[in-house]
Amino acid sequence: MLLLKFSPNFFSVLDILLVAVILYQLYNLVKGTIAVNILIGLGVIYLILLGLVSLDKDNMPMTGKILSNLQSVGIVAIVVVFQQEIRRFLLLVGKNASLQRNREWWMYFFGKKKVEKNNYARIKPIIDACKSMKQTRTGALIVFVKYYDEQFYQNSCEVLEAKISKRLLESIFQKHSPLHDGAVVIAGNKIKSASCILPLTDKTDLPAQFGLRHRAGIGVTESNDATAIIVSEETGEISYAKHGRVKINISFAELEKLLNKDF
Ligand SMILES: Nc1ncnc2c1ncn2[C@@H]1O[C@H](COP(=O)(O)OP(=O)(O)OP(=O)(O)O)[C@@H](O)[C@H]1O
Repeated sequence: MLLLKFSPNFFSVLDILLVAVILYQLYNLVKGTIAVNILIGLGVIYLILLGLVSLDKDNMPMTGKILSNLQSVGIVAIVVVFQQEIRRFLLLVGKNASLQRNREWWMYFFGKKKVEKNNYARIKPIIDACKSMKQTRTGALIVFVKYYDEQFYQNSCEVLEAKISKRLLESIFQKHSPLHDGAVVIAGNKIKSASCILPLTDKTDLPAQFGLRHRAGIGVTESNDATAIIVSEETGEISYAKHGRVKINISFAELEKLLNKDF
């Protein structure tokens, strides 16, 4: 019946497309996380209550009351339970609408040549340090942020504000260094801080060998506009995390490409 009445026009198609994009992005955000189970749980409870109430509206006043109360506090509860996912979603929207991104579009449309970022000098010490730490099986976690949120990082970190150098990175992550536990955070041309405790991802579909270092590396890219290099102490493998996804065992050529793009 509903389909018969439906007469598509530009706005209805746009409406459907927007809903599809939003649902797809939400699905991407919660995919593989514990949030999926919470969502399913909420959905099941809601459907059961809805079913009971619609079966016998008059004789089940208590269930009806629970359902109406659930609806009124539902939004607040959802915001509290899914605050990490909402934060990630807003970050994603903000990032896509950011000035930098728009500037690139303007440059593209107006035919200005995009100046090729030559980051190599900046990236080289980091890649060299990773090469050396891979060889010596030194565990490391290096996080790159576009915006250094002092409150977020400084609570748990040791502030450094130091020039990026291979030897400094190696010294920080050396097993006997007092700063080796935790992550190094880099923003712009500076190593901002070391020994940072980061939020862990709650993803349930990660490889079994991933422990806290990998979980922290992925976690920080979920809740912040950040990317992370993880050097495994066990295997020496280099992994790269971005938007809560991780590429495992990447080559140094690939690492250079990724850093050149993201850093
Ligand atoms: N919340 C955290 N934030 C930043 N670093 C952390 C955090 N939790 C643990 N780490 C780091 O991870 C190290 C422990 O790594 P663990 O062996 O559990 O990780 P892993 O993912 O298995 O990596 P590896 O392959 O290097 O063993 C700690 O010594 C510490 O340096």
